[in-house]
Amino acid sequence: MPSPRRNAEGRPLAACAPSSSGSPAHGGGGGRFEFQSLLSSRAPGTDPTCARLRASESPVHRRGSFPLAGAGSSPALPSPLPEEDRMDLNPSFLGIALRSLLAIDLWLSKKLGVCAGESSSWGSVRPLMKLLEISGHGIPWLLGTLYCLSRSDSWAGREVLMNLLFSLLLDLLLVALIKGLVRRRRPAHNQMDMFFTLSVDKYSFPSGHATRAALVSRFILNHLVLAIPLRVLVVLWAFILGLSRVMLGRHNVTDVAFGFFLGYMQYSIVDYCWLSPHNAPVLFVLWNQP
Ligand SMILES: CC(C)=CCC/C(C)=C/CC/C(C)=C/COP(=O)(O)O
Repeated sequence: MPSPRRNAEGRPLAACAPSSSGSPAHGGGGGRFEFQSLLSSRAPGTDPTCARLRASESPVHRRGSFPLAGAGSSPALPSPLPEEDRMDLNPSFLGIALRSLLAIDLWLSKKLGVCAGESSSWGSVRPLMKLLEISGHGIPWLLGTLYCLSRSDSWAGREVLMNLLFSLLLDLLLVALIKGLVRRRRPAHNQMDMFFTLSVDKYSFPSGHATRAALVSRFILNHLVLAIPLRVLVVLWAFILGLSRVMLGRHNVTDVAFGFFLGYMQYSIVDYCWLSPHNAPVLFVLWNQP
């Protein structure tokens, strides 16, 4: 029986790589010669076959952070890992907290996605949820505001509506910007059958419906004189609209939660930059042109 081929130290080569298995991973029969020429060019005292395999597997080595183990010297002690790898191996408390939050988010969103399809457990409520979806869509809100502006015959009314229009446009812009930057995919169980979307709407973070719901409801509560039951209804609409996004499977819970926060903050921006005939006379004069 032929004895196995050995390296410079006399250890059988088969311990790391079969010399004649023809495995594609090792280059097959043709690759063997290349492999052997590598062996013969190595310094004695190393097992270059193993060293080379280990080196190519090691993420540290892939970045070229330390020289080939044992190249021409005594067996190398493990070098300290570079800073970024140490951070990978020992994620910070914040990292662990974020990963846990993400896991809970995905799990909860999947659980709550009870109207994601017709065959889902609450599939029969899906048409109602889709009606709610339209009630928070950008197009009806933009068209409705423009229509009311065209019909408004008081300066005060026009001022409020002009600012509502500005809010809606600011919201569309900010949501599109964040969606484009974050690029979080919609949940896998979502059916992409939404009414009139923009290209960034294939992304889910943040929920545009949730931002609009929070922004518009805060706007209405601050600028319309409404009876208490109607005020409660406005808040309920915003909350149920946000919930329906998760139930329809359109969003994860964090998309909606951040959407509410963003919408709330957007109103603060609008309030701060409130447009009036004093600070933006051009807008108001232009609108009044026949
Ligand atoms: C003037 C202009 C660019 C109007 C576009 C209005 C429009 C298509 C808004 C998109 C509304 C939408 C489908 C948002 C997505 O909401 P998510 O809650 O699914 O993020």
